[in-house]
Amino acid sequence: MLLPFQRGMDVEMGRSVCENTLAGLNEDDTIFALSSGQGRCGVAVVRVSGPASALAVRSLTRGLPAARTASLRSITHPQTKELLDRGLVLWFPGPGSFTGEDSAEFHIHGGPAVISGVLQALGSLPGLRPAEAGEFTRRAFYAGKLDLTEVEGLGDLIHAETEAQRRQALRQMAGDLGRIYQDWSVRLKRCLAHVEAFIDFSEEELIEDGILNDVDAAVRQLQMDMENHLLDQRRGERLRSGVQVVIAGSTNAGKSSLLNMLTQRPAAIVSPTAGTTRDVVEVPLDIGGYPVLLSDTAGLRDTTDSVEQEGVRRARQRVELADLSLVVVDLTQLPSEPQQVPVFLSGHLKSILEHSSHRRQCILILNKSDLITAELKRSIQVALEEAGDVPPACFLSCHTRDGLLDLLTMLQNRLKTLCGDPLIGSPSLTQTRHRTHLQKSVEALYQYYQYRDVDLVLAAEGLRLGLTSLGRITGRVGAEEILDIIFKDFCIGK
Ligand SMILES: Nc1nc2c(ncn2[C@@H]2O[C@H](COP(=O)(O)OP(=O)(O)OP(=O)(O)O)[C@@H](O)[C@H]2O)c(=O)[nH]1
Ligand SMILES: [K+]
Ligand SMILES: [Mg+2]
Repeated sequence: MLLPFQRGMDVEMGRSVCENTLAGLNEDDTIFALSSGQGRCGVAVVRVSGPASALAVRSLTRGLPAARTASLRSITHPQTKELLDRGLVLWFPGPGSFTGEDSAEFHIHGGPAVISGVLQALGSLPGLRPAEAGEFTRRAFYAGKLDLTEVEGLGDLIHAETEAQRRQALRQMAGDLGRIYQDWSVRLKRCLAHVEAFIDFSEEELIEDGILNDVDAAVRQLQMDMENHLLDQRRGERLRSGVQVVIAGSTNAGKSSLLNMLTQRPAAIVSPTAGTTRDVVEVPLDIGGYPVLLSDTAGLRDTTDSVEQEGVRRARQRVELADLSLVVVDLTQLPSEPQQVPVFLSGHLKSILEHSSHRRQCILILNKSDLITAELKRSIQVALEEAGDVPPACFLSCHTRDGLLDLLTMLQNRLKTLCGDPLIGSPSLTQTRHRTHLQKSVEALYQYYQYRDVDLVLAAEGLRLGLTSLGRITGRVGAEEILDIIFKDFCIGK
């Protein structure tokens, strides 16, 4: 695991180097950092990037190895000449490197003393300083090696915790998402050029009248493509940040028992006392490759206990915000006549999901199936199938685990719908940032229609604004303000 930036680290690197770092980021500096994880490990990778990289390799290993070839070398301290380690050294001359600059890597033994010895040796060289978090990637961005969506993809890949997240991040890092926005920019630029040409030359009749009709059609098509892309029900964003799944229901239905069964540990207190859970208990889970934030909530009931009231308020709030609700019902509390069960459940669900905007996104869990006869279970099942308007339901026993596999399959299918398959179809936007700029761009294009017949200069301005918003997504426009936000999530050495 890669750890976030720790201030204490640069104390080890020598005082002059520290002062250099605090003075601000100097683009001309040569930077170095431990790029592999912290802590004892077999092999550690120290990366160097910047104009003094060749000097660094020569000073520590006496000689530059062949480009992009791993060479086994003795690594010595440039001043004391003490042998620090023997390891692989790689030399990546710019511009064909990750950062676009001259760079190098030292693959050394992962002991803390070896690592700090090599870092100190590098810090003792003129023009070298420890890298800030994300600084290698920042340089790659400045060198035009990655656009912002690719940088974000790389950041997401480092933080990916499930398979589906990894797939989505890899795709974004490879530029799939950036290419869509780039393609739209090119199309929009063409429209703008045509409108400007029309403004400049139409009076001299050097340009055909039909050209504006072509622009109309192109802008309309662009707007449609953008709006479709926005209408993705937040699939990509959800996959990136985790699907919010809430367990809700009446007291003692077995909500906390369900949480514990799914997380395979006693995360929440289970007891026969109604109203046991008050706080929201949240556990991150990987279900079939999809990231889930599962929360157990207080049982919903009218109560005079002010602490429990607060618990109920928080539970309702969670239900409102959730992408998916697992509504747990105690089978022994259902009407004894199976025919009445569907109507009872419909009313029950309405009272639980009353404010939820995702009313369709619900799975009904009929719990404590171990307490009813197989015959009654069958009758309830038939009644539910006949009723039709009750959401998908599944019988479960948290005591015998009967029905768990069915529930997991149901859950997995639902998650697939909510997140989409990151490898199929066109890539989804993954951040609110993308959504905001895209919406602005779509709105700006309406300005084109608004002024098209009144004032072409203002209409062209709409296209220009749309183009600017698009450019902000990939970082071709106004990257500065967003860079710090993106790179704060990066780690040292990346
Ligand atoms: N027989 C049986 N008992 C169950 C089952 N699931 C839960 N229980 C019992 O039901 C009681 C309540 O379970 P909890 O998991 O605490 O229920 P809850 O919905 O979290 O309750 P509150 O937090 O109070 O709202 C406990 O005594 C559990 O052991 C089940 O599948 N079968
Ligand atoms: K309970
Ligand atoms: Mg509970």
